[in-house]
Formats: sequence, C-alpha cells, structure tokens
Amino acid sequence: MPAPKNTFKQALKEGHAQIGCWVGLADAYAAEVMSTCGFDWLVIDGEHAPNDLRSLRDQLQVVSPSDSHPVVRLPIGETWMVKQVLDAGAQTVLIPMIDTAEQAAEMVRACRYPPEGVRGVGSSLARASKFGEIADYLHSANDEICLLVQVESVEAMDNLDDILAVDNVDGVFIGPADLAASMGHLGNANHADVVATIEDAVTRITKAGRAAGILITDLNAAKRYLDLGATFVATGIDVTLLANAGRKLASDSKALMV
Ligand SMILES: O=C(O)C(=O)C[C@H](O)[C@@H](O)CO
Repeated sequence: MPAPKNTFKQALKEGHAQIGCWVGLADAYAAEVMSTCGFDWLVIDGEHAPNDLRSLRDQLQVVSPSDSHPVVRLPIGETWMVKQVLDAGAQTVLIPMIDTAEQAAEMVRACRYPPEGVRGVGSSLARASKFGEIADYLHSANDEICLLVQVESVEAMDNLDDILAVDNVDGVFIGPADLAASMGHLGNANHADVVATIEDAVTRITKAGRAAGILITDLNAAKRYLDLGATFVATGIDVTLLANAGRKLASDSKALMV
C-alpha cells in the first residue's frame, strides 16, 4: 500500500483552481469547524498562530478526513521542522520567507527521502505512514509531498526566475503583507506598487508552469489573480472572520439600547 494520493498536489498539477482559508485559532475544534465550510484547502498556520507540533498534529487529525486539504505552514524553512510535520502526517507544507533558489532547493531536499533528499527516516513511528501500516511509505512518499514556498520580499522577487527553476517546488505563494513591508509599504498591501509586483509575479509563476498562490481577502482582487492564472487562492482567515463577526454583533446589539 503506497502513501495516500495528494489530491491537492494533483489539482495544482492539472491547473484546477483551489480556494482556501487560513486557520489560525490554533485549536483542533475550531479547525474541525472550518473543515466543514467547503474550502478546498486550509492553512494550519505554524508561523503566525500559537501552534506547536502537537497542536499542528491535532488539527491534521481533524482536517484530514474532510474534503479540505490541510496545508501546514512552518514558522520558517528549517529541515528538522519539515521532517517533524511530514512525519506528523502533513502532505503539503508551506514554507515562508524563501528568498533564494538555494533556500528553495534546501526545502525540496528536506521534503524528500534519500537519495533525492535528506528527510530523516522514522516512518515506523510516524502518523504519516499510519505507524508503519503503509508498508511502502518510504518508497512512495516523495511523490505525494507538495512543497509550496512563499516569496514575500524584494529579494525573492529579484530571484523569482531562479526559484522557479528549482525542480520539485510545486507551488509559489505570494505573501502580500510581508512583500508590502519589504517594499517599504508596511501595512499597505494594496499600494499600487505592491499590487503591480504581485500581478507580475503571478504572471511569471504561471508562465513558468508552476502553481501560483496568494492570500487575499478582497474577492475582487482574488478574482483578478485567478484570472491571471493563480490556482491556490485563500480568501479568508478564521481569526478575522470570528473577530469581525463578534465586533459587528456586539455593536449592532448595543445599538438596540440606544
Ligand atoms: O505575507 C503575507 O501576507 C502572508 O504570508 C500571509 C500572512 O502571513 C497571514 O498571516 C495574513 O496576514
């Protein structure tokens, strides 16, 4: 029995657009709620949400059985972190702050067992292999891992063509907030220069035959990027959805007393 088919990776290969959402409440119960919403993918955020390996695992356990594909974002691109989350059962990883082709190549190696890579062998202990039940996991896992790298700096944009030339990078995600900060527009991802850079990057990624992704909560902008060829587009954040809905209800409710 081989490693489970990564249907998200397959969808990106076939150019089928996937709509996703950020999951930052760092709680399995909340992640399970989000997995019932109908998103094609959910980012279990280990970078900006208060997650650790156990909470990432817990959320993988509740999201994996759903129709929403779990994508685990690491805090940073460290080989040992990739090893741990892949063993915990993540099949798709999102690596932030990738600025060079060398960094991207290092993450490719981290995702793959030897001889193609350096992923440590511990499948007999790993949830990924169903604790050894998947007898052929070691020889089938590489092809079912989906590596998404984030380009979100001026340096990354300068190096984008080199990053796109790295084999076995399955998708390139643009981080608008960090890109804006890197461009000198901290907090203003809607700045015309930032938007122009994003549109250029989506076009270049798509022309290179790679999957382009982004997180953008403005649905008009999301449509624009989908039209430019982006195929993994997240349009919301659970934390923001909850906070904004709560604030509006509190305000509307208090208005009843005026
Ligand atoms: O830079 C970005 O934008 C992203 O990478 C997404 C953010 O990290 C996400 O937390 C929303 O702000």
